[in-house]
Amino acid sequence: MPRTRIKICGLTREEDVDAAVAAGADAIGLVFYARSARALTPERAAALRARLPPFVDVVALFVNATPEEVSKVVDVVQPELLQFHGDETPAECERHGRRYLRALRVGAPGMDTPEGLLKSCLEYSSAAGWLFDSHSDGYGGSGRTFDWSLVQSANARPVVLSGGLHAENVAAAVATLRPFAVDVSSGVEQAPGIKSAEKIARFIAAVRQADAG
Ligand SMILES: O=C(O)c1ccccc1NCC(=O)[C@H](O)[C@H](O)COP(=O)(O)O
Repeated sequence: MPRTRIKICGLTREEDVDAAVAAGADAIGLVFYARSARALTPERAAALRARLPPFVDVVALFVNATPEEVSKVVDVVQPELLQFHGDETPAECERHGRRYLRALRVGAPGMDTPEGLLKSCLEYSSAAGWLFDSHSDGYGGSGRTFDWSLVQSANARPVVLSGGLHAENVAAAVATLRPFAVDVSSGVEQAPGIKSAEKIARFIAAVRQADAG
């Protein structure tokens, strides 16, 4: 059984990037053009990216950004993966010619049943993976979980489980869904955009223990 990949999202500080790498994260998520305390400028994000060793990816996350805004981040930050977390259509996700994660906000209108969720998933069959997150007014970073059983029927693409995860519930999430990856933001923070090295380490240790279980 391959180990569960781990993305630590919403980083804004050098020390938090270093803590995520030291704890064994596979990817860091950097937020752009969202109403969030975690949002960065492309130039600030490039400085954070410069600290990464090989084999730790940058996921650039957007909420309804313009094509020009996405292109600037692609040019300046050079992320390995894009993540579209707003209302972007398949064509808007595909137009940049880059691999992308499609965030699917479970509980949003039409995405509150397994059938509705699967229908939405299949519209984004070009995605490198589907990131299932909790629906919220702010689009993401809510710190809230959703009913994980809704995702069972949608494992056609690599599943990234997200939304309200933390060190105390991630083992149950891994055991329930065996996702390709897990993603966390609020659950490893001491304040919005300010991560806790101790919470990051405990989260990653809990995933590793679940993988071994
Ligand atoms: O992180 C944000 O502030 C954010 C704002 C707007 C859209 C998406 C956002 N984050 C996307 C992520 O991938 C988060 O890691 C995901 O929503 C889970 O967040 P959390 O429930 O806080 O772990």
